[in-house]
Amino acid sequence: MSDGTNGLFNSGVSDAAKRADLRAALDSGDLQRWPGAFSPLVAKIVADAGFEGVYVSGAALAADLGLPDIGLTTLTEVVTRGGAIARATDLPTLIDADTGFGEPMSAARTVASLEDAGLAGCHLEDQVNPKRCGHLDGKEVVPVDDMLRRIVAAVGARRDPNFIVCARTDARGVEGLDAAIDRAKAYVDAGADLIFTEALADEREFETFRKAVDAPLLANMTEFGKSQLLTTDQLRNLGFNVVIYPVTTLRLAMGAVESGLAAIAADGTQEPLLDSMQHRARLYEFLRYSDYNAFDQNLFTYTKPGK
Ligand SMILES: C[C@](O)(C(=O)O)[C@H](CC(=O)O)C(=O)O
Ligand SMILES: [Mg+2]
Repeated sequence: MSDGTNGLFNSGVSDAAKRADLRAALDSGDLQRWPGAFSPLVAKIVADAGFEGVYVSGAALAADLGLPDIGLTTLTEVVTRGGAIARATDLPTLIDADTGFGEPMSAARTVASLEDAGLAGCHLEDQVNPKRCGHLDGKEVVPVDDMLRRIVAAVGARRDPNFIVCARTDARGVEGLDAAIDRAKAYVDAGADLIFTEALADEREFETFRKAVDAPLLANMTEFGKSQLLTTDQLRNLGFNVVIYPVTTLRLAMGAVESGLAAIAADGTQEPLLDSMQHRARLYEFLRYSDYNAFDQNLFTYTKPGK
């Protein structure tokens, strides 16, 4: 955590610098690990734990509002929450923009809005509207040309060339692996900076995809889905550029909330749970409470120069 008042209210690193960092990281060939942050506070914990970036999951954002991940959230909700999460750390943040919130022109507006909100990039998927979680059956994809228009519109709308437009293909579960690879190649030709390989089955499929597509690739290590959970070592060896753990922090936290509340309801006290809770002191460290106090103190004791 940084000292002083720099970055106290928002990140001390400019949006442009974060995006330049992200572009360089994708070019580096090193695996970038981006856990999903369902709140600005979680993003601060992600940064403190030493990860390279933050991911904002559409599924987690919807779940946090008490909604399923079926395209109900609005651009305004996603931009507002995504911006608050992006501002909470010095790391680049990539956000899930689903199908772009409408036709290609809306996808363009989505990119412009996310860029203004301080995001370093977003992903757009080739599903039809209304979309589904990529790990459920029954999803559908749009024709390739429709997705190409989405990508071209998105790429054309960014003003910072380092804003990452990531194209996600959901075709593996609908049309098969070869079709997903063909789509990925076409999306790269249309200007996508990064390809999100959704719902590949196992290590062999990740390897086949890697060998076929000459562009940075993202692996989605979401739990209880269709993909084998690969380790960071496996993904590094395969040559993947990014791994996301999109809903992991939400699942961890909600598991603890559910069992903790059940214990309090049964036992009438939270005393045995104290050791598993984030301590008040640790929370205040993440929030930089003492830096706010110092700032306040300095303001209070401020006197006009020369007095
Ligand atoms: C990555 C994803 O798009 C998300 O919204 O986080 C989801 C994750 C999930 O539902 O587990 C997806 O893979 O569709
Ligand atoms: Mg999603």
